[in-house]
Amino acid sequence: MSVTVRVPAKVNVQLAVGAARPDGFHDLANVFLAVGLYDEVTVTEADELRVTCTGPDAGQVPLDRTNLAARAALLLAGRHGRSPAVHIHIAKDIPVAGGMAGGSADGAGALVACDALWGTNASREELLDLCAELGSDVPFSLVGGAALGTGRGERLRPLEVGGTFHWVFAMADGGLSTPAVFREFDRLAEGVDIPGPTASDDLLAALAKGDVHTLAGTLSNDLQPAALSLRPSLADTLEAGRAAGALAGLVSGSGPTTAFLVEDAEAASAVAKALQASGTCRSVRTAAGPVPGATVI
Ligand SMILES: C[C@](O)(CO)[C@H](O)COP(=O)(O)OP(=O)(O)OC[C@H]1O[C@@H](n2ccc(N)nc2=O)[C@H](O)[C@@H]1O
Ligand SMILES: Nc1ncnc2c1ncn2[C@@H]1O[C@H](COP(=O)(O)OP(=O)(O)OP(=O)(O)O)[C@@H](O)[C@H]1O
Repeated sequence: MSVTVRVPAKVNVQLAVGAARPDGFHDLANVFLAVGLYDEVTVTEADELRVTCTGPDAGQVPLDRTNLAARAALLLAGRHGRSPAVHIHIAKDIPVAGGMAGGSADGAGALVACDALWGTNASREELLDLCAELGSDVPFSLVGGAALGTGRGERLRPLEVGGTFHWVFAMADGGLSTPAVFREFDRLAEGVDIPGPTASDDLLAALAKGDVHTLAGTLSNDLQPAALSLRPSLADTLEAGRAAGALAGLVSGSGPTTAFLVEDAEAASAVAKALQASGTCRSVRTAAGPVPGATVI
């Protein structure tokens, strides 16, 4: 028997970052939007735990027990005193190390898939707790839609969204390590008084109304200066997207993927084409959100 779960990527429409906490994490006001780029995680009973992966970036995905999907299976099995012997196959379409929570998606997907395969019947609350243990972005991959994440991003409040937002994503060569980007944020913030992170009321109202123009004016990412500092060429991609007619552009999460908000699906195709032709990125994808979180298919 097999179970397949489809899990979306995310874009951070606002990422407000506070000062480093004693545990090394940062308090966030993290406004997540799930977008229609998906990984599919399939779990099948097997003699031992193993992971396989296919897709354009598959070569960059670890297949050992550090894979977030394997960690999810081990965590759930450990909690329920059962064997984690399962074959996890990841059909990966979310860019790896791109700031779009691809690994987190696989963690949430494996958790939901193993729960269904094993009949462990974990409550939603237990699944959310296990997700938070796996990583700050993982609970959002489970719930999808749009949500405000506080704490280190794992405490979620669902947000109302009054429409569909269209995006173009420009993938860069190579990834950026999330801890390295937070470290660069700390370095740039040295001697600066960092206020507690808060979500923008204007941005939340724009999401609720489905007002793309107001949303474009309120997008923000406090990690963007750090990502640009580590990867200055991202400024060229941002400029190319704006010149191509995007309403706004920003670094997605910890980068190096850049995300461009556009008026509609037609504008998305035009901006994608111009970005691809600009030579400032490796590849380009379009996607819209919000979409549901981890779903058994
Ligand atoms: C940049 C974002 O993707 C925005 O959604 C997330 O904040 C990162 O979430 P994630 O990849 O699930 O991160 P985790 O696996 O929890 O943490 C990886 C590392 O990122 C840094 N980290 C992460 C989240 C957070 N609130 N503060 C941090 O400083 C820490 O160095 C941590 O060791
Ligand atoms: N299932 C997985 N898929 C991709 N990467 C994984 C996975 N499990 C572990 N990793 C490791 O995590 C690193 C970050 O990959 P991931 O694609 O999750 O980054 P990201 O999209 O930048 O994450 P986030 O947006 O949550 O910060 C990879 O370089 C890889 O070593």
